[in-house]
Amino acid sequence: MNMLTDAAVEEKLQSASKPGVSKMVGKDVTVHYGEKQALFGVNLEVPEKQVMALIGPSGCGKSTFLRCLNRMNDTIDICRVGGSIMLDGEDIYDPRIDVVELRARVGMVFQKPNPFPKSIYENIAYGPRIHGLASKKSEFDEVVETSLQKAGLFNEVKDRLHEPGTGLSGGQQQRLCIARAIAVSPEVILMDEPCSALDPIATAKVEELIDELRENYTIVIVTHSMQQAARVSQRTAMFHLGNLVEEGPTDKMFTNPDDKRTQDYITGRFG
Ligand SMILES: Nc1ncnc2c1ncn2[C@@H]1O[C@H](COP(=O)(O)OP(=O)(O)OP(=O)(O)O)[C@@H](O)[C@H]1O
Repeated sequence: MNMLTDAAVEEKLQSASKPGVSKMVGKDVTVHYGEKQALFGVNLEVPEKQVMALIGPSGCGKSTFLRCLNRMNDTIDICRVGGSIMLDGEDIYDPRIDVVELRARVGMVFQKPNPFPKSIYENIAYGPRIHGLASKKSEFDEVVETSLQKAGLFNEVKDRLHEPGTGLSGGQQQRLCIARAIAVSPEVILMDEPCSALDPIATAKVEELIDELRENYTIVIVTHSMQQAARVSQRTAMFHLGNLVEEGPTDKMFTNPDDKRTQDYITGRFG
């Protein structure tokens, strides 16, 4: 029997569609790769402890924007970023910012699972070690176990922690990469098409995990799958040709978007 009253249902719907507190704010973000401009003055707020999906046709700048959020674009020589991006009100492009520390606060999971060629245990312990978050064996054991548990992987790997991470299935490797990101206690997790190399069952597990993680983390996910965006996100941002077309509650974006380009994209008319 459904125990929710009409008022409770209304409250749930309202809270799901509220932007909430902004964890990250991009203002007038521009990106150039050499002479080529990839983003044109993007203004976008990432709500805290929700999942935001970035959608749009290939080459529209989704990954570029995602990589701005933890300065991953710094690793590309020809890339120049303009405008500002704030994390809890602090400009992450301020020269005084320690980029290694920033990338611990804003972790990233890539399209292709990329575990280190080390044991499952070492894949998780590595980050806490370089960030000085654990020193005794018991502390490492604990962070390895809790991170794997949060990533829904512990039971599957608890008897083989000292075997190579690369020996796991693709879906398990991706959850290992999520556990590795979680191990350094990030506040934000960026995911660039995290399921594109996974089969439907592994995809369903990662999507379930994303839904659980939003209780504690802010998540931004780039996806080409409209179904995935609709399943996992509360807010969706639509990009086209380097511009942010619109942003809003996922339900609204998929049923009644304001912009025709969003309508055309979600109905498969282009992209
Ligand atoms: N390292 C790079 N060097 C030069 N140009 C780049 C680089 N990365 C991206 N671009 C260009 O910037 C634009 C935006 O690319 P981006 O990868 O952000 O798009 P996307 O929406 O994530 O695409 P896709 O869905 O295909 O992954 C594209 O025109 C792309 O060719």
